[in-house]
Amino acid sequence: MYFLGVDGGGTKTIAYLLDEESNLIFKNTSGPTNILENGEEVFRKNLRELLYPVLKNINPKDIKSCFGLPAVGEFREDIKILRKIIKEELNIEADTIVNDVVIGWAGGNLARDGIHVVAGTGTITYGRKGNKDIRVSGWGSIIGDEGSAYYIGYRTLNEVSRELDGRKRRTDLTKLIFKKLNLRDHLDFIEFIYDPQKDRRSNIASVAKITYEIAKIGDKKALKILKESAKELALTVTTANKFLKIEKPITVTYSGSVLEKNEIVREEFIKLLAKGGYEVKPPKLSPVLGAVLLAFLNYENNGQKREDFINKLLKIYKEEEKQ
Ligand SMILES: Nc1ncnc2c1ncn2[C@@H]1O[C@H](COP(=O)(O)OP(=O)(O)OP(=O)(O)O)[C@@H](O)[C@H]1O
Repeated sequence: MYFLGVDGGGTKTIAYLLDEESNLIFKNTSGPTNILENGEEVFRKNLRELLYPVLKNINPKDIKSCFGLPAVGEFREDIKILRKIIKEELNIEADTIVNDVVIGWAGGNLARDGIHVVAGTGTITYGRKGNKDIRVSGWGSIIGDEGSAYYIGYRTLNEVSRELDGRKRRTDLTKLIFKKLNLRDHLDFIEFIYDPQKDRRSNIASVAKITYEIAKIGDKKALKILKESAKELALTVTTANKFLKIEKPITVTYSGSVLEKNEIVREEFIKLLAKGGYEVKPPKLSPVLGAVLLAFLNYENNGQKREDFINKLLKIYKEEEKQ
């Protein structure tokens, strides 16, 4: 038996294939697979590029798979439609199809009860206790994604716009943002925001890195935005647990640059949650290995084999972290 894990995303898609002895025998990366954002043709093409070369040599019946894909849970008949496309393009039955936050959760704490927060360009939170599960936030940049890089970038640029037209007193924030973005005046500022050549969501989210740099040198407004981002992310966790009622200590894991690379947001997030008995920990496995784990658990969910398989996955992850 082979175990296939797929981690779909808005910018790239990763696949790992393991054999029954848990040897990693294939890994590959292709373009984005958000069927809602990228469309069906792109989705089909990137799936083919990702897996066709390896799957054509394996009997489809010997594969247990888990696909963690964006947009799952966000349109009607999602699983049915995605399963049909996977079958048409790859000639395999997709055993498990879940939103990509679920494989992040599975990797986070080895598919045990707990809550996982993804905070990158966008954000979404997922938690599970036994058979009960819940998603919080992740409504997209137009009306939500509070706490994400997009939110931090938006809040920063909004503050600058208020300083520019005089609704707020000018501070160093405007000066620093102008310097970092190489802007001369308000026309350059507008051009940066509405540039038709760029993807607006990621363009605005890219400012979050600058907000972080400015906060590190002590800018109060930038610091406030980051702390509010942490508060929004913490709220998704406590909201999830109002429903799940996981007993303390409640394990919370995370992925995405806003929590991985920004210690101001991360430390505030940890501090806010510690009061409620939440233990925030880095993930034990990457999301794609979380997908492989779910593919395996769907096939074999107890006994020594499970423990051995998990230990092998932990070893693969450790080795990859070193590289
Ligand atoms: N130190 C930082 N502080 C705040 N934001 C950051 C930091 N480093 C990177 N970012 C932001 O994180 C975003 C990228 O997030 P990530 O690396 O998790 O990838 P992603 O896959 O695009 O996100 P998503 O999972 O939402 O699709 C970029 O918008 C970037 O500006």
